[in-house]
Amino acid sequence: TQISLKHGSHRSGKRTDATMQRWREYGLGQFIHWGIYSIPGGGWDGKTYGGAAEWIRSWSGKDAPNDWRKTYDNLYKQFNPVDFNANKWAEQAKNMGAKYVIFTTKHHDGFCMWPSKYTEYTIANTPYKKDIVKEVVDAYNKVGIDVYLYFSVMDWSHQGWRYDIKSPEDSIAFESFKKFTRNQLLELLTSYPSAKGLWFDGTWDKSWVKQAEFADELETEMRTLRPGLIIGSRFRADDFGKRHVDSNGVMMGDYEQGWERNLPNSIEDVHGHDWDCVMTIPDNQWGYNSHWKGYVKTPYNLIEMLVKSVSLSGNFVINFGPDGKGNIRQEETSIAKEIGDWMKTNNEAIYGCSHADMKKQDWGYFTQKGRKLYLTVFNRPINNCLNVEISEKGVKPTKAYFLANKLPVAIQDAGKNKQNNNLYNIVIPAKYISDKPFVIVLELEESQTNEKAYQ
Ligand SMILES: C[C@@H]1N[C@@H](c2cn(-c3ccccc3)nn2)[C@H](O)[C@@H]1O
Repeated sequence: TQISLKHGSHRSGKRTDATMQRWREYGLGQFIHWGIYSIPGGGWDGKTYGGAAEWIRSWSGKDAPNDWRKTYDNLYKQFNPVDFNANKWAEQAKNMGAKYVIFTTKHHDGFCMWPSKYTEYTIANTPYKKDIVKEVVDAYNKVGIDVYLYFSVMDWSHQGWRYDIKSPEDSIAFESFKKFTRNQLLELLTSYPSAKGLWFDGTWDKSWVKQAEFADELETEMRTLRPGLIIGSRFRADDFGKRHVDSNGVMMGDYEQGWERNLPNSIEDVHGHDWDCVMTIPDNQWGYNSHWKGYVKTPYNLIEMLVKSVSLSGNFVINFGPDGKGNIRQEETSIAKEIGDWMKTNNEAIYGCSHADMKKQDWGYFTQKGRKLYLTVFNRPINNCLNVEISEKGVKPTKAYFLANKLPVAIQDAGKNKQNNNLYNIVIPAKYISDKPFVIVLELEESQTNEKAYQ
């Protein structure tokens, strides 16, 4: 039975408008975490902070430098990224094949990368002075990449921020915080009208979770101000504090935002929702960290996650963390280049593609667009046969070829299995050598024969 909700989800099922369809077809995105946390880059005075670099303001205890909080809160006075060139970033993202970018306008520390009228803690009061959000929006739009604005509701710099509302004082303080938050969001939408959506973060604390009505009305106000605006499942909680999906299990917002540094494993995990996965290159660093500890993902780790995401009807967003001077680090630059080279050859298997109702095979992933199946091979079988099992009656493959050079590939009929599904081997020529994942296109036709005739 349905629970009656005033502030639950206001729509079930996928959005069907053209703006959301464009979002659905992106495939690959870029996240950029850039702020004054990029200046310390994960350490200070020769000491290193153990957490995520963009959380370094919360560094405390004996490991933290003396007066760390005061030092951090004054860092903006030295923020002068002389090497910053938004056009260079946009060019690199274009070459990587990103179709959208999510940019941190304000992270949890509350520092605003745009000259907000509602606080002094902004880029306007740094030696740099200029509106970085505008520079990024203009540069990325100029190369045809859509811009989404990351905004952290949690704001450690604001006097009115509370983790929970436990007293009348908390309520009064939080009311001022809510007004401030609404003002900043309307300011962002008004100042950067080409932004296609907002990527909310910092919305898990009880204080915000208790604001079901306020957040619901604010979301409606933003959508009215900017028709088509895309807002994910993280922005608000329902009447009973449920987040991402409401108390009736219906997703809040336009797409699932829960896939942070994590991927669904099957189409069932996706629950028919639009979704994107946001992924760090090192284990768990979003802002610039001068020394990445632990494993750093290779371009092909990331390409496999990208293809897996699209094979499960999602988008994959790779995070970049420029340093305090505005440089994108060498490791990220070479990853962007390698991914871009792969995308130049294989992006037809990504853009506008989605899940194919095919049995998952060990050799890699299916993506589909219309009657074309794209088989991206990560694990080439020793026998060079890509198993394909088609359960959809009356459908058969008629053509197979390498996406890269259109050279034909043989299709062997491998009979039927016990489930009466049709089996095929797509045979990779033994002489074909590739040290990189490759794509085979399989064209499907409704077969003339009527399957029923054989039953
Ligand atoms: C998109 C990413 N979300 C931010 C984050 C993640 N978390 C977090 C907090 C507690 C548990 C797990 C994750 N807190 N903030 C990260 O700082 C980055 O901005």
